[in-house]
Amino acid sequence: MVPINTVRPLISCSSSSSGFDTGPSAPVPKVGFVKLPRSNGGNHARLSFVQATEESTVATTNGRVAAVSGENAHQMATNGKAGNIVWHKSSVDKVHRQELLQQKGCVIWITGLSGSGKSTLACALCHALYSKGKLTYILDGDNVRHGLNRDLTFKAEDRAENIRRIGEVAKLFVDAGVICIVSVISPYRRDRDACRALVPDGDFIEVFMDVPIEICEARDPKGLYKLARAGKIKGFTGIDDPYEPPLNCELALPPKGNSCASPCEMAETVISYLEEKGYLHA
Ligand SMILES: Nc1ncnc2c1ncn2[C@@H]1O[C@H](COP(=O)(O)OS(=O)(=O)O)[C@@H](OP(=O)(O)O)[C@H]1O
Ligand SMILES: Nc1ncnc2c1ncn2[C@@H]1O[C@H](COP(=O)(O)OP(=O)(O)O)[C@@H](O)[C@H]1O
Repeated sequence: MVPINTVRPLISCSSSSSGFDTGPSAPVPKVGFVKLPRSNGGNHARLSFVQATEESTVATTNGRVAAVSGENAHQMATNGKAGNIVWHKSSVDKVHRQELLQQKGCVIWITGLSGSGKSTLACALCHALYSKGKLTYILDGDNVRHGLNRDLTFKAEDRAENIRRIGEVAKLFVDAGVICIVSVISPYRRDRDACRALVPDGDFIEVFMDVPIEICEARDPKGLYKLARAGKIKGFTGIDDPYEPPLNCELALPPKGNSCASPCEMAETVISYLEEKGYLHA
């Protein structure tokens, strides 16, 4: 048993069935890392360096899935236009990363109108989880549209592509063992459901900011509702573009009377859910 932070595994990943590389001059037994019991009181995950029992799975696709099983089957099945793509498997996988982080990867998908408090909740949640030693990453609509999605408008098909890309990135974070907090309007149910389908059951936690448009419009921190009402922005969600509220979300956060719970209280509600479902432990 070796602590991962002091002995680095000499691994080169392989897409073939040849197992793992143990370094330049080593004899090349098939070796890998298995079972990661928690170290006593420490933060370091521990790896057991053993003979590999499982080899990489190979499949050619040509648009079809061939002889793949388990999680990889899911990943191969989402392969797009390119054919002959082989899933490249690493000996350090999601289970190892989760053990390292002492948490489980998941997506907290915060949906709601502009001004409903998505970004505020995302930040409060990120902060509260950070205080508990949990690793999160926020994918905020406004921010992602500055880079990855800078080519997209607010037409329905561009919103769908925006959400699809964000869903794919979130899926990578889940595989990394990270708690990925997504704060995007994501107005279409179908697009949100498609993102839900990308990750294992239970790992997509949809949080609905159930705030009436009157409250959002009264807040209007960016002045966008005012511009939309004046006809200076066309296709603004909730004004002249649709928003489809979730039908079966994990959490809905409505206002109590005329006021909303504080961002910290909302964050605690989400954290209680994560705790109850076991996401804050490996
Ligand atoms: N036409 C239109 N409709 C809605 N929102 C608009 C529009 N134009 C610009 N904005 C600003 O873009 C932010 C929403 O981006 P998203 O990527 O979350 O939108 S979407 O999920 O693709 O619908 C949104 O940010 P939030 O206010 O944080 O929701 C707005 O500031
Ligand atoms: N729980 C809350 N109670 C009161 N005001 C809030 C709350 N959450 C957010 N706000 C305020 O509402 C405005 C919009 O919040 P924001 O997080 O930017 O919404 P969104 O990301 O959905 O557009 C901001 O001015 C913010 O300070």
